[in-house]
Amino acid sequence: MSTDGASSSAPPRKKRTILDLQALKRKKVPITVLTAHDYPSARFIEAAAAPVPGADGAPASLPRGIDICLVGDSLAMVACGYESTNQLSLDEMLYHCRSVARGCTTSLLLADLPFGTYAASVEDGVRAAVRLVQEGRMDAVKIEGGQEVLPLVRHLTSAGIPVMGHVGLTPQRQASLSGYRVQGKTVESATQVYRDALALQDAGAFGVVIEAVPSALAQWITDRLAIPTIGIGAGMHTSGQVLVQLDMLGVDSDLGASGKGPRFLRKFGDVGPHARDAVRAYVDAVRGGEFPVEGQHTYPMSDETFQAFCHAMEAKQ
Ligand SMILES: Nc1nc(=O)c2c([nH]1)NC[C@@H]1CN(c3ccc(C(=O)N[C@@H](CCC(=O)O)C(=O)O)cc3)CN21
Ligand SMILES: CC(C)C(=O)C(=O)O
Ligand SMILES: [Mg+2]
Repeated sequence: MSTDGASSSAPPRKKRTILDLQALKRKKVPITVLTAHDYPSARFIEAAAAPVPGADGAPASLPRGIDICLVGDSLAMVACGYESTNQLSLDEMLYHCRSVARGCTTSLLLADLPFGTYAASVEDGVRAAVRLVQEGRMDAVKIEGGQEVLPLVRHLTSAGIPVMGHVGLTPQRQASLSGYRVQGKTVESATQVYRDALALQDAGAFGVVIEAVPSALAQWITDRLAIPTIGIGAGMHTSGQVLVQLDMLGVDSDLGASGKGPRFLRKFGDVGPHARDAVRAYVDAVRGGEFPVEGQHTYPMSDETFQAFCHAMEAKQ
């Protein structure tokens, strides 16, 4: 088995750069962002960068697959079962980052700075970001917030750590925002979202996630920013889109009893029901004596060797 994350014959694929993202925005080619939280989910992303046999796929001039692989702090909820993203520690985040980095080599690797790692001081934020790069093997970090995170964004960008902003619905502030609520619905709130995005650009951010705002606002902001905007629940006129991988696979990990999730979610797969069916089928097969099957799932031993083994055991008794 190859361990380099690609099949042994294929040449290594070129890693996506910030320059590539800027070119995509300029050409109005939507930027694709998807989360990963472990090795298999990273490998699913890496697989999307491979040419599709038999299909001509994307034009050769365009990079294939997922442009940015986000190790989002939503993994706290979807992969760890925490109540909110705010319970995730930096050490836990680092563990997930390292697993993702082993599986995904073509996409730009981006990680959320976890809640509480940058609130007390700029120094704390810089230290946390450096750990995500050095120990977590990330290329860039994402930071939720506006005005209040600008000093940190300036520090990191001048230190050579690329920063993606995150405005609109910022889940780390869900308590202050009284829940996961759409932002930018009033003149004041819309103005705030725009000012935050613009200020992040001025502070050096290479892009900004805009979450759960009316699409007209997201488009208005996208048209006025030079850097790419990545929307989630922000309509089709942002420079790109992001979803949580387990959501779009249809795993329903933290979506509650209804399993429906936020309005902006589209399920591109039905993995949850398939996985649950498979577990039940396994139970039935074991209980019903249908698994494992002799000769198919078993290792052979010659009769001669087995007889010799039995004699050896008898001799010892
Ligand atoms: N599985 C998962 N997917 C996510 O996208 C996600 C998480 N978890 N956890 C962290 C945050 C929380 N997010 C959320 C969670 C809920 C809504 C939601 O229910 N929104 C309502 C709008 C409520 C309103 O303002 O009226 C909706 O109906 O879409 C939105 C974003 C996005 N992030
Ligand atoms: C949904 C994206 C933008 C995110 O921040 C996360 O997955 O944590
Ligand atoms: Mg996040």
